[in-house]
Amino acid sequence: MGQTLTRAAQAATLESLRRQFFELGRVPEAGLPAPVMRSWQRCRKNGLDERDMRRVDNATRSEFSMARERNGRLLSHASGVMEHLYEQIRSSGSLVVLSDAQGMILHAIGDPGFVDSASRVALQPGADWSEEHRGTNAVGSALIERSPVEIFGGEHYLQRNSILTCSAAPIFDPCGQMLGVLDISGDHRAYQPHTLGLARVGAGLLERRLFEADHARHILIAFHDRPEGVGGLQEGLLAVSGEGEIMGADRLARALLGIDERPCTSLGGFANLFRTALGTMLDRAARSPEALLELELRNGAVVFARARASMAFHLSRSPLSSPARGTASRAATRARSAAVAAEGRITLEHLATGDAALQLALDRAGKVIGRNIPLLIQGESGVGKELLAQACHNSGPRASGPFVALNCAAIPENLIESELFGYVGGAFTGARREGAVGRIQQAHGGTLFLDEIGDMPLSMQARLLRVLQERRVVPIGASEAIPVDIALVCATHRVLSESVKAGSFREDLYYRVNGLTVYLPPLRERSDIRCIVERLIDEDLDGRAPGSVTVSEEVMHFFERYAWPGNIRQLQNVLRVALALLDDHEDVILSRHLPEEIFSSEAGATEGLPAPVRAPVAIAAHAARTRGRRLKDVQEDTILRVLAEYDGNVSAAARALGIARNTLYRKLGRDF
Ligand SMILES: Nc1ncnc2c1ncn2[C@@H]1O[C@H](COP(=O)(O)OP(=O)(O)OP(=O)(O)O)[C@@H](O)[C@H]1O
Repeated sequence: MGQTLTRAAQAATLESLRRQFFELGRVPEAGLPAPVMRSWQRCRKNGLDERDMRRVDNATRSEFSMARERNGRLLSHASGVMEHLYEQIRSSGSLVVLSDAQGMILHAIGDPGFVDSASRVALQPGADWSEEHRGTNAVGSALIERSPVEIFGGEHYLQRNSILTCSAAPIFDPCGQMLGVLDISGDHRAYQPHTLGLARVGAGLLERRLFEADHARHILIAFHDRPEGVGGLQEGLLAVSGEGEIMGADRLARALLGIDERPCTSLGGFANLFRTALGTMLDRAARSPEALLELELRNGAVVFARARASMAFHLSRSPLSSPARGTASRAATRARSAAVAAEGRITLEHLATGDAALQLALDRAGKVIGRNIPLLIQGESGVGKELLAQACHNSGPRASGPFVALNCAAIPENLIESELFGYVGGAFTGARREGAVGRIQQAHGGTLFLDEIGDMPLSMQARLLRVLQERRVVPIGASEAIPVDIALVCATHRVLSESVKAGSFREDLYYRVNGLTVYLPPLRERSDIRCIVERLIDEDLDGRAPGSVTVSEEVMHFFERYAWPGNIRQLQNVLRVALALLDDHEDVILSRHLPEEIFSSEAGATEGLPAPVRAPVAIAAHAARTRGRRLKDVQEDTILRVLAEYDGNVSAAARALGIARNTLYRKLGRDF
């Protein structure tokens, strides 16, 4: 209020200050904020006439669309922030404006009443609000001053702009490079003292969003030198790779750590800045995700930190890069588990463990969430189809609604109908008196997951099709249809298009359930087995600290080559057995902790698998026993053993070894 009065009083004195400056050529000693004074002097030096009424041409259509294209990333993150700011000032006769680093307005949203007056002074997309063209104004001056600026009424250099009050804050990248300006402009008579603060908060939010987007695949550590600063707008953000490299530090982090933002130097490893080891910090974060952790800097000072759960440590270890090894990457895996623990629900980010084919499936699935497009997940049994369905549900707008799963292959044919559609009391012999709500209805407002949809009886398919078309369900024995709002995710290990050809699956239903198909790769084809193993161990530790149990390199090597016919479910069981067999003092899983069957040819379960994936089964299981021997001997030994396993069947042995039958004959005849 006091500020408002000061501004109102200032409006009157501004007239006399302008007279001094523009008519008498004198620089007022007091009464004008320093940035305004500096700007007036710059404008005069540039020969700008304060009474200039000439039109400044807006950018042409193609110049404007090129500028928007150049600033696409800024624009895409800014629109949400601008909407948010606009919500705060709605009906105050104001406009929220985004300009690029040269002062061209890229986007503006505002109250229709003011948009009109604003366009009269060309405060509109495509207009250039650099100081050079429009004199003192918040956008142009913030660009030059490199700090938030408020320009009120007659402080605008050009008289015609004195109807405005504008508050602008620059947007920087972490290295201090100017990206643009966020500005809130309105009629000067409706001046609000908090507007500059809002613009400043908006610019800070936008910088943070850009940083988070750049580092969505890194571990984010939020910190501050005071405990209460963590979680607030002044916290600093560090992005750390799975290998412990600092990949980025936002402006606030650089300020807190006393690092000059320009020139933007690489920050090196986590250990360069902190005495506390990254692994130690992430271990603690995994144990208590909500707790504030103390991090000791190299200079002995302490900051308070939290590993950011929402980012879920989306490690994108390219399959071409070496598989993640070492403590830091392991720490990252643990940190991701901490993230899940904090959120309590599995999301798409949590499932990303670095395999390219899996990532493709996750990315594609992520794109249709919330868009009313049915998702069909294909993959062998145990690859995680249901988990993916749950992750999609948890990652979308229906997350607070129910997730209801039904395995169509697991229920007797005559019960599927009542399970799916429900029934009214007394609808059939044996029905409960009070009736039952079917799964479709239970999923109202959420997601219905139909597992093994390919095994649904044909008669049921017709009814399901009707529900999906009409979005209504009629319970057995009922006369009224009940509207249902569900997202549909289906899964199958079958190739449904083949089932359509074979006549066991309705073509029309196929197109209904198959809005988008994603394919989950079998475990043997995944490049991220190491990461999954670490995850599964940590999930099943039963009292031991995360990261305290590891797998020997030998066992890991075997895991990476084994065919895994039961996929992740089988790996999970193998690790559970191994953990159970570990003595209290043991913390490394060795081959002797693995269940016997995994080494036997049957448990290799190679039947039906293509030859190349079967080959490693025999060889890897054998590897432990062949170390240190001559290659020729090892080869001979392996071939003979595999032949014995297949009862002398050369074709089967060749398939298991992953070599052609002729090659095996040749080896049998010549090399031995
Ligand atoms: N990425 C993962 N991380 C940890 N556990 C996983 C992962 N994916 C799958 N699992 C576990 O593996 C097991 C099998 O997963 P899920 O039931 O989702 O597979 P599915 O493909 O639906 O199997 P089925 O076709 O046999 O129904 C579950 O216990 C699940 O928790």
